[in-house]
Amino acid sequence: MTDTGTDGGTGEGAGTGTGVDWAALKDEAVRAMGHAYAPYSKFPVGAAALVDDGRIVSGCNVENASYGLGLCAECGLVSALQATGGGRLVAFTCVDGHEELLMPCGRCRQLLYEFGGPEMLLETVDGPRPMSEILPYAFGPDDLSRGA
Ligand SMILES: O=c1ccn([C@H]2C[C@H](O)[C@@H](CO)O2)c(=O)[nH]1
Repeated sequence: MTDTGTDGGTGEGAGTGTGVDWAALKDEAVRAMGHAYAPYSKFPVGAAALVDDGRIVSGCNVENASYGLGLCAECGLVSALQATGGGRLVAFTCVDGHEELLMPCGRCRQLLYEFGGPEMLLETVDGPRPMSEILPYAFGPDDLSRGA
């Protein structure tokens, strides 16, 4: 069932019942987006995620004069995750320059899957959805251990 209820003062907003403060995550994604370096696409992106120890990590896109070398916001986020102690991603959101929800590109879905697995919740226009729905039939670390 899609959960679009109000937060009843809990600060959870849409997605109540997930135990995630989605509004706080969005605030952090918007803050990060404000630091984006996107002079070529003019498409700033900010991403933020809740880690299983309660901290929030974020990232922004960083482009390059050699266009193909640009880094998505999610790249910065997973780098920040590792650089600040690691852990598992529990919930994720991403915004564009209009502060509207943005779905991660294909490559970034794979990046997020590495650190959040199939259960990580990702905010969509239809509410929070598990990564298993966003990257179905995913390739991941388990496949490597099976093949080794
Ligand atoms: O999930 C995404 C999709 C796009 N971008 C960035 C890459 C590029 O800098 C700009 C336009 O594609 O948006 C991200 O940061 N994350």
